[in-house]
Amino acid sequence: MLIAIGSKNPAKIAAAENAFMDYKIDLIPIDVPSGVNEQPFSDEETIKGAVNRAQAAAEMAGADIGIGLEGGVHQSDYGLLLCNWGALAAKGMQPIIAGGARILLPEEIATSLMAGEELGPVMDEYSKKQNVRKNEGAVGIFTNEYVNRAEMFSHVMKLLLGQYEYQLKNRDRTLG
Ligand SMILES: O=P(O)(O)OP(=O)(O)OP(=O)(O)OC[C@H]1O[C@@H](n2cnc3c(O)ncnc32)[C@H](O)[C@@H]1O
Repeated sequence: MLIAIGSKNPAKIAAAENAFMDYKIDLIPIDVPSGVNEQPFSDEETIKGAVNRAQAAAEMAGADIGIGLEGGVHQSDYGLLLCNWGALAAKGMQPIIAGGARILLPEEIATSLMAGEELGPVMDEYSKKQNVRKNEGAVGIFTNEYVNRAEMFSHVMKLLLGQYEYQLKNRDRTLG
């Protein structure tokens, strides 16, 4: 089975590889536009980015399944939440979506984002590290690495793959 993932980010690729461990697959990482702002600012925008990436990757690679994983932030009454969404696009199915664990971002990070900066560079500056987004991620930094970005996306991938398998098995099922 040919699977295309719409990103070359190693944390995202590792999560997809991990989820499809028991499958015989060829996984092609491919850079595609997310079709949303570089820094998505709501669940809706982040979901849209994930779905766009999944569909574009499947189409460009002529794959059976396209995967899109997208990071963003979402405003809440308590402050700015880190949010991550995934989408799986397969022929003849509506896009399947799943969300990842979320945490509140510290106020100084939120302030930088509200001023128009992007989380990737802000995290590198804050942690004095390089490419946090490709490694432990903001979730890794702020949870003392109990949960890193690849692990968080692995959970999203399991939610996607599980729903995909369920829908395949129950294709002919009707209510009543
Ligand atoms: O290479 P791609 O797949 O584009 O991966 P990305 O990390 O750059 O892009 P995302 O679309 O997942 O995230 C949107 C923005 O938010 C940043 N971001 C999201 N989650 C992050 C995290 O956990 N740690 C650091 N930056 C993050 C990211 O760097 C982007 O600037």
